[in-house]
Amino acid sequence: MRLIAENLGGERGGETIFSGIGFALEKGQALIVTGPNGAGKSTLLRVVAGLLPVAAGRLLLEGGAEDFPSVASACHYLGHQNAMKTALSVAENLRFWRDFLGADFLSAEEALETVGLDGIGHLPFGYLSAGQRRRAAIAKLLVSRRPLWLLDEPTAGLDKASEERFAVLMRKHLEDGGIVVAATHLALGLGGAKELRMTG
Ligand SMILES: Nc1ncnc2c1ncn2[C@@H]1O[C@H](COP(=O)(O)OP(=O)(O)OP(=O)(O)O)[C@@H](O)[C@H]1O
Repeated sequence: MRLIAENLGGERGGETIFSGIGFALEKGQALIVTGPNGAGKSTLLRVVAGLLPVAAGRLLLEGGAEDFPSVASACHYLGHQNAMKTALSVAENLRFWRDFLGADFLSAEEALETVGLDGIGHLPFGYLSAGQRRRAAIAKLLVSRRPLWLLDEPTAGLDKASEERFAVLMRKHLEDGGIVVAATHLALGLGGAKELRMTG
């Protein structure tokens, strides 16, 4: 599997935010997207995730057509928002995502254990601390098997131990043939990752 962006452009509210972006990622490779506030990192991830249209150029996924007819169907998108309902329990949220995304992987309980949140699956999501919410959102990556992880500031608000645990999860995903595209201001502990610097 290969994710390719050719001369990609993205817009917000009719304004060009970036243009001429190109990269090619093989399975097992990570791309770290860096750049100042407003450079367009989140916009790029949202374009790759299919949440915003491709304004110019093209985006393609080679070698996964039977399982994934589009780039969007191959990806997990972890945005700034955690995409969880505050009134539902943590486990109910994860079960919703597991049903919605398909391609079952870990159970909600196993995913919570993996991010160190075992024992709190019954709590409403809204009761969790900011870092716990982020960890529950990370658990979402584990309930459904999707090869392309698009991560927007994934470690914002995480403590050191959680950051390290997440680095292990990302490395495992890459070893298993996954691809990671992460926008971040912080080091993610992914040696050998490619870097794309956006300047706005
Ligand atoms: N809905 C919108 N309509 C118009 N402009 C927008 C919209 N959303 C974002 N923008 C603009 O798009 C530009 C890129 O924003 P984006 O969130 O992609 O930057 P970023 O590199 O992720 O920044 P940060 O490091 O602060 O997260 C900014 O100038 C922002 O004001």
